[in-house]
Amino acid sequence: LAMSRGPRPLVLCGPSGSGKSTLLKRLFAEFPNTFGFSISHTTRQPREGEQDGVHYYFVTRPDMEQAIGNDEFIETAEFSSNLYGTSKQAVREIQNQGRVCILDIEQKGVEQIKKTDLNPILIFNNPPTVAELERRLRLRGSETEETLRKRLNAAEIEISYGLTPGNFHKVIENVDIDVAYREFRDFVVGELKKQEADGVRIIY
Ligand SMILES: Nc1ncnc2c1ncn2[C@@H]1O[C@H](COP(=O)(O)OP(=O)(O)OP(=O)(O)O)[C@@H](O)[C@H]1O
Repeated sequence: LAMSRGPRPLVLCGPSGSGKSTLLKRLFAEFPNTFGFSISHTTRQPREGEQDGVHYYFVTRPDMEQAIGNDEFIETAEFSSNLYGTSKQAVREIQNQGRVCILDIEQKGVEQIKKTDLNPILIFNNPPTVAELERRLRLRGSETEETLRKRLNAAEIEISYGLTPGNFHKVIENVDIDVAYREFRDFVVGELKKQEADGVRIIY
């Protein structure tokens, strides 16, 4: 039931360099209370100062594998022999606070979350061209030639998935950042208003 569930999670998907973090940074600046990130699980050891249930849920590999087997995760990934993942329960924790859980996930995660009962709002952030993505990523200075190639190759597939009708509720044409933010923000606010009209309480 929507009333007992809290606000719908918000999925923002788009190729690396399309400007997802930039849009989210602006959204958090404008609405510091309304949105939240779920806490991820990991099998890696906590670093100095990291607290369980704050920075991550720190779990053992057997426990995490069992939970994955029980279909408790939306997405998982392995980096340097540690498992990481976003659980459905972690998303529900944010909803229970009356906040909109933001999920910055890739195509595989989008396909997975669609199979759950989380009922997310799905937004695709579409860059003008792959050449422009390349320009942005080079300017950002975050990539080696190899990671740049990987990201640009993946982008072609991600864009065709993103633009396939029915896959997303909204496509943001991310050309000019100010125009893109306005479109993104207005769509999100409109969706939140609809839910509030249905009795969902959202924190501002
Ligand atoms: N509309 C835009 N026009 C020009 N540059 C942009 C635009 N949006 C973002 N940028 C710049 O492009 C770079 C990539 O943006 P950003 O880091 O937000 O992308 P991202 O989708 O979050 O990427 P990743 O998935 O790799 O984290 C940044 O340097 C950012 O300042």
